Amino acid sequence: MNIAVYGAGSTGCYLAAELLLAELDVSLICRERIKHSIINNKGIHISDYLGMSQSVMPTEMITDVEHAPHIAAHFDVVFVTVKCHQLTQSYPQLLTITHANSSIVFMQNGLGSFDLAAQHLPQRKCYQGITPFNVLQLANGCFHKGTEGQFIWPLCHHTQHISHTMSQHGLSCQLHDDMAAVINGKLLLNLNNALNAICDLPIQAQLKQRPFRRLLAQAMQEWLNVCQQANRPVAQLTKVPPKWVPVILNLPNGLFSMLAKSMLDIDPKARSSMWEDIQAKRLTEIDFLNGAVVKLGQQYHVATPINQRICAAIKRLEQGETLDISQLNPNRLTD
Ligand SMILES: NC(=O)C1=CN([C@@H]2O[C@H](COP(=O)(O)OP(=O)(O)OC[C@H]3O[C@@H](n4cnc5c(N)ncnc54)[C@H](OP(=O)(O)O)[C@@H]3O)[C@@H](O)[C@H]2O)C=CC1
Ligand SMILES: CC(C)(CO)C(=O)C(=O)O
Repeated sequence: MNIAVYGAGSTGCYLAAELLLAELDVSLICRERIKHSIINNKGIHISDYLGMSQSVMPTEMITDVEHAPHIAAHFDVVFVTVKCHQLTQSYPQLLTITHANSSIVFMQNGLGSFDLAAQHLPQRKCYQGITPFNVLQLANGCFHKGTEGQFIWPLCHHTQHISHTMSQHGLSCQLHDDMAAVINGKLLLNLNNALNAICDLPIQAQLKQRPFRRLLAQAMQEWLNVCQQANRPVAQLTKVPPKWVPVILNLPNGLFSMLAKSMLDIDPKARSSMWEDIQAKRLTEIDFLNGAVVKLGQQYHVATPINQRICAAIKRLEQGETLDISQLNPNRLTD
């Protein structure tokens, strides 16, 4: 089985490395800088919050699909790991490098980008997958997994084969047949991406502060309200059911830290991918995350004022403006 990771950056390189460790055949379609960094450092180096550390070399690294005729119709499975707003440019290349029986698995956070991609690629089997953990790209070809979790993929014959091969090598992933619920559950957690970027703290330090937890709880509650109204199932991706997550976030510091320890294993330095985007002065995925909550809220007549404020705050940060966090929710930032 020929596998490609299209748009290998933080999550894509980590994913490729896990598949390569399972001795699968994995090529990267990536930028020159990624290829050089991997070659110069003799492989992709992955590590995690538990102290794991491994190195692997991809089968091939392609930086110019148009000038690589040998990969036309070559890949049986392609994991697409570009950002949501980078997908539109990828459709022609995804079509070129796959064949009629290929599976294309889109690994973007949030809502909206997958539906568009599937509409543009009616000739291919398109699926949605998720990366439930954080990956930070460090220097020297190193990629660090900062939070717990395993890749979640839709159940199909390709992913079953991958899952089986991974398990033979002591690695694991999760396969689901209801990815829609998983995506909704992941969005619940991703509502922290923007707040984490706004407060400019590691996730662990951010969650120690009750005002930030309360904001997050409100943003999450709005999404749960939208899901209820829209009849969208929300899968449980944490140790407690989705409806309990905002309740726990609202608890006073002492009680919260007791419960949080057992809820999520997290590296003290982990931050959200949106924090990385803001730091790197890149466009963020806000429209697909909190923005998607606002859009669906409007469609189903559910109020989403906190998510609206969060979107506005991120748009200002994208413009390079500074923020006064208390403007987000002045009434609740006092304790
Ligand atoms: N980082 C994380 O911890 C997590 C991220 N996610 C989600 O996963 C998705 C991917 O995120 P992430 O891995 O962080 O993104 P990255 O920006 O790290 O990786 C995407 C890579 O694809 C490159 N790229 C874009 N277009 C092309 C193209 N046409 N051909 C080749 N390379 C291309 C980008 O280069 P360039 O920058 O030059 O455009 C970049 O190197 C997002 O939707 C994100 O929300 C989910 C969970 C965790
Ligand atoms: C895993 C998580 C939620 C970490 O914030 C993430 O998806 C991201 O950073 O984009």
